[in-house]
Amino acid sequence: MGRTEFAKVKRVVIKIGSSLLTKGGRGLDTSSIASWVSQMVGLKQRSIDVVLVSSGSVAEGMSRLGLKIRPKTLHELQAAAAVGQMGLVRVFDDNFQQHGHHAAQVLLTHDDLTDRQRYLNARSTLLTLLKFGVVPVINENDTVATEEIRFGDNDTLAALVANLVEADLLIILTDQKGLYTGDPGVYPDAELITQISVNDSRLEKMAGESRSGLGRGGMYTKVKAARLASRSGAATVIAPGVYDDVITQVISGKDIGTHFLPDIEPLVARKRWLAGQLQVKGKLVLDAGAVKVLKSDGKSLLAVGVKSMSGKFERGELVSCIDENGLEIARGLINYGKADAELITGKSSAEFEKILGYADDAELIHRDNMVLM
Ligand SMILES: Nc1ncnc2c1ncn2[C@@H]1O[C@H](COP(=O)(O)OP(=O)(O)O)[C@@H](O)[C@H]1O
Ligand SMILES: N[C@@H](CCC(=O)OP(=O)(O)O)C(=O)O
Repeated sequence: MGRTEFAKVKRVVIKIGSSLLTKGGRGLDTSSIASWVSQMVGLKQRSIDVVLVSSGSVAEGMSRLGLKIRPKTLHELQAAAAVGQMGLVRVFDDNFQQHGHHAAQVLLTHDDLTDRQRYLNARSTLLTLLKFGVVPVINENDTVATEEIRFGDNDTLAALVANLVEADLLIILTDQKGLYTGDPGVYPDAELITQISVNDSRLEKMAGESRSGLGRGGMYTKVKAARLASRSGAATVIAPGVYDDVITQVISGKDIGTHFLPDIEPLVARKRWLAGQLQVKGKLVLDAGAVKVLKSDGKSLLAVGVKSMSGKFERGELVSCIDENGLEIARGLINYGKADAELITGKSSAEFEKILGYADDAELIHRDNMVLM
């Protein structure tokens, strides 16, 4: 989707980062929030569905509690988030109410999107809110998320939400003009990229981490988010949140920020859910032949093409398939638990019964349960 096509956007996910929302950590920037909300209301008046992913609970909690630096321990972070989230929802609710619109607080954990049933539930609820004309205001449920199951950064969460609701466009508002060829705070000569394909291999080198002490991901997670969003066909724009009418300008196709072209075939719904999973339980190293049939022929993975494996996984859990150089080729739900999978590694399906005493599935990972990375 080129910028000129943004006029046709029907559903947009807008993510606002912590440093923007909290004026670099000095409390909520109420005048900017009022402006963003009125722009979002403008989109709704044009029948565009709007989902907001708002960070800032920890930063606002820090400001309310008088904490000068971001807490290090998980419990302190969680406590700060609980305090700050109150302020966040209040200010968004007040602003939407002033325009006669409703907002709804939705707090998600990674588990909610990993479990297929809960994923489908979250999707139905969000779609119902949109049907009611409500703007969901989403954040990670920081107070209950443990370290292992955190999204950690809201860029990833926003991309998964864009997948979940099948948005056409993800707008990530941040404290920079967009993605530069390098972190402009470190490389003053870095140049702003206005348009780039999510598949461009230079992206890894350009995008650095956050240095603000308020936000989490920096540009690295924003680029990853653009890639993830593209899996459901969404374009992404990383745009400067401080610009006047930034949201309205992006939607009207103005050349601001960095526009990521999706450039890949959108995945079907189930595969999108698979691609969005963040926790893999094991790794399978494939031989060159298996890599080829997976990549070019879209076939299922057979045990005969697996050289070795690591991790701990049960039947039905998510594993990553890598080539002999460690490059991830695919992810999928494996048909055998680790103990049995190891026994049949490198063997043909005809031998499974003799080795295991049973033979469930001929494939180690069926192609319907696998997504290429
Ligand atoms: N290539 C880059 N272009 C622009 N900013 C970059 C780049 N690499 C790293 N950054 C850093 O990413 C920061 C934005 O990310 P972050 O602090 O997580 O913001 P947010 O709170 O909006 O998510 C910038 O302020 C900058 O320091
Ligand atoms: N859930 C956390 C998100 C932190 C986060 O991702 O921040 P950012 O990098 O500014 O989007 C919060 O609200 O503080």
